[in-house]
Formats: sequence, structure tokens, C-alpha cells
Amino acid sequence: MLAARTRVVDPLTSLLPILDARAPLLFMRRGEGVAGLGEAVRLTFRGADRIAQAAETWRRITASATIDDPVRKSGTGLLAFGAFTFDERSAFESVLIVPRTIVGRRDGVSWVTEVRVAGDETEPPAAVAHELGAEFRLSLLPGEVGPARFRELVADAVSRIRAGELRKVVLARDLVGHLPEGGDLRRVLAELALGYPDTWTFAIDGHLGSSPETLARVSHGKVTARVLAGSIARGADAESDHAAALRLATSTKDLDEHSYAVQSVLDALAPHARSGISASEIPFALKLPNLWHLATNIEGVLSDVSSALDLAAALHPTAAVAGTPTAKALEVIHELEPLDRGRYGGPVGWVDAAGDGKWAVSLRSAEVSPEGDIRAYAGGGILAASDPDVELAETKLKFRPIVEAFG
Ligand SMILES: C=C(O[C@@H]1C=C(C(=O)O)C=C[C@H]1O)C(=O)O
Repeated sequence: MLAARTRVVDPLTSLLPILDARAPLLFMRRGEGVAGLGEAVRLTFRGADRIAQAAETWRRITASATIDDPVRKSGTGLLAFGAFTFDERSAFESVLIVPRTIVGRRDGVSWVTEVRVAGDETEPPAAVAHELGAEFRLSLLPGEVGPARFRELVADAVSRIRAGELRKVVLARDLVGHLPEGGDLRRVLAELALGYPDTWTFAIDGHLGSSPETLARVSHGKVTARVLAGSIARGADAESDHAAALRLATSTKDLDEHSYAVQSVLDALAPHARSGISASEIPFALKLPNLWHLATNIEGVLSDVSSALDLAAALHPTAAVAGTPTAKALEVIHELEPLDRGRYGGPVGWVDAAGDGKWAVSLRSAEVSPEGDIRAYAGGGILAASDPDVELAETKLKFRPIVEAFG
């Protein structure tokens, strides 16, 4: 049995300094979001229906909880952070974590929620800022799939697509490194948040990153998503940058790749939003510091009681991280990619007791083990027209946020 009590507090200037240096819990964009301290409950899930199981368990937990929440915004009251593996066979755990103390900040309002577990008399940790640890720099080096191997994998995938086995598959490679003794992960999160303010900066169970892609956001019965697929490097000056965006927006290969990803999201949401879901006809070019992406915003009104986590279960894996058709793409990933993606490519985010929540696709991310071993991931959608060198260059750009944040 859980009891949660939410109160408005004096406006906080930043969520970062209150986080735990080695086990930060955070989901934030443009400085607003939620942070957690301690663990009241930690649930782990495995197997094909790991996300659906988590959604069901969360419904049970919240139904029996006592919630004192006069603030009543999305994210106030009881809340769980979650990070789910991309693949059902991953050795990594999929987790839901209910912190003992939750701190939120949105639209000029800051709040704190304290969570108590029946029988535990200890006080939830206080949300106080503490100074960041010493600066550090580390290099991330090629891991299991180095650049040469990645090019081979892309070439293999292209020939399988040309042979008609599937239309699109997303392949990834990895970089590895080690966190120095006492390394404060808040330094990494601060770099990510500063460099990529328009993305979701997250840290959940040692999985952290800065994702531009919203898998599903539920707020008061409305669902929104942002699909990304199709990428091009930013230009060095205004003119070439504009030309790059134009090239992306008119590239048949990228528009095709994008439409597969949008369709996979529309199909998965349709049963939950019967009165219709709308997506813009033509994708727009989303500008990030390292890349342009083709992007489509999707929105609808929920026609059932699905929580944000139910929708994450319905949506994962989208064509943006797996491919098209999904089952075949997963098979090809298993065959070609000798990596355990961990929570990269999986849903990361939070859900509250009302079912509201925000889930991103974990991209531009890394796993940091309790021992400090780091593995970062980046990938891209491979189509019949893909070129191994271009795909490799794209993963370099996608690694940039994480490489710079650690370096
Ligand atoms: C797979 C990644 O990104 C995804 C693939 C993209 C692409 O292939 O163009 C673009 C954005 C993401 O949906 C990644 O960042 O690792």
C-alpha cells in the first residue's frame, strides 16, 4: 500500500541539483518535468508483454493507493518512472520505479510529492540542491559493432531489402567507455539539457539520454505523439543549412522512410482513438543542433481508458526504431546486429495515477552500469537506397549529444 501527498512549493530554479549523483531519476524538457529521489517501489518486467504487464501492475498499485493531491496536474500525485528494453530477449531489466520523493516543475508551478510505503516509518529524502561533483571527461570508443562492421551490416540489410524480404530495418552500433570513480551523472545530464533543450533529457535506472522523439503523451484524455524518421546533417552556414533541410524535405527515400514510421504509429493508436487521429499531411523539418529530422505531430482524443503506459505498450516498437514490417524487421535485427540494445530504442518516461504521462523513444542514449561501464547506441533506418558510408556518418551525428556530454 502506498500513500502519496503532493504540495506546491516555492518555485525551483532547476531540477538537476537535487538529483542523486549516481542514480538520477529525471524526465525533463526546457527545464520543466519531473525528478525523483529514492525508491518506494521498484518493479521489474521481462518478456514479450513486459510493457503491458507494467501498465496492468500500475493500475493495481494506483487503485489501492491513498493519494492526497490538491494540485491535480499531469504528473502530480503518485507517479512511476519507467525504462523498457527495446527487445524482449534483452539481458537488461525493464523497470517501473516509484520514487520516495517526486519533484515537479511546470508552467511556473513547482511541487513535491512524498511517497510512503505502509510499514516503513522512514522519512522520504528531502529535495535539496547539492553541489555538482568535479568535472570529468571521458572518451567513448567503438564497442561490439565498430564502423567497419556497421558498414557491412548496412550492406547486408540493403541486399535483403532489395531481395524483397522487407522494406526497412533500423540497425544500430555502439560506443563504450568507463565513468571515472565518483563521476557525477548530473554533469552529463546538465550538458545534455543545455545542448539539446528541445529534447527529452532523461535518466532512469542508469539509462540516460536526450531524445527528440515523443512516443506517446497523454494529458486529460488527449494523446499526442511525434514521429521522427529521415535525417540529414546540419549545414555549416545558413545557406547550406537551408539547402540541407530542403534536400531532406524533398528526398523520396526519406519521405518513404518517414511515411512507414507515421503509419505504424497511426495503426497502433487507431483502436484507442476511434473518433480519429490526425497527422499533418506533410512532415516538417525539425531542427536539432546536430541534425535535421523529418517530423510529424500526431494527435487524437482517447476513446478508452488507456494510460500513457498502455499506449507505449501498443506503440512499441515503431518503424522508427525497428523497421517495416515490424516482425520481419525484428528478425533481421536479431540476425544481423550482435548487440543487446538494452533500453535504447525502448520507451522511457513516466505515468501518473490518472494514467497521464509522457513517454519518449530512448534515442541519443547510453546505459551506465552500477560499476560505471558505459555503452552508448545510435542507429538509423536502412532502405533499399541506403548507402553504408552515409548511414555510418549519420550514426556519428546521432552519437554527438552523448559523446559531447561525457567528453
Ligand atoms: C535510430 C535512431 O534514430 C531514429 C532514426 C532516424 C532515421 O533513420 O532517420 C531518425 C530519428 C529516429 O527515429 C537513433 O538516433 O539511434
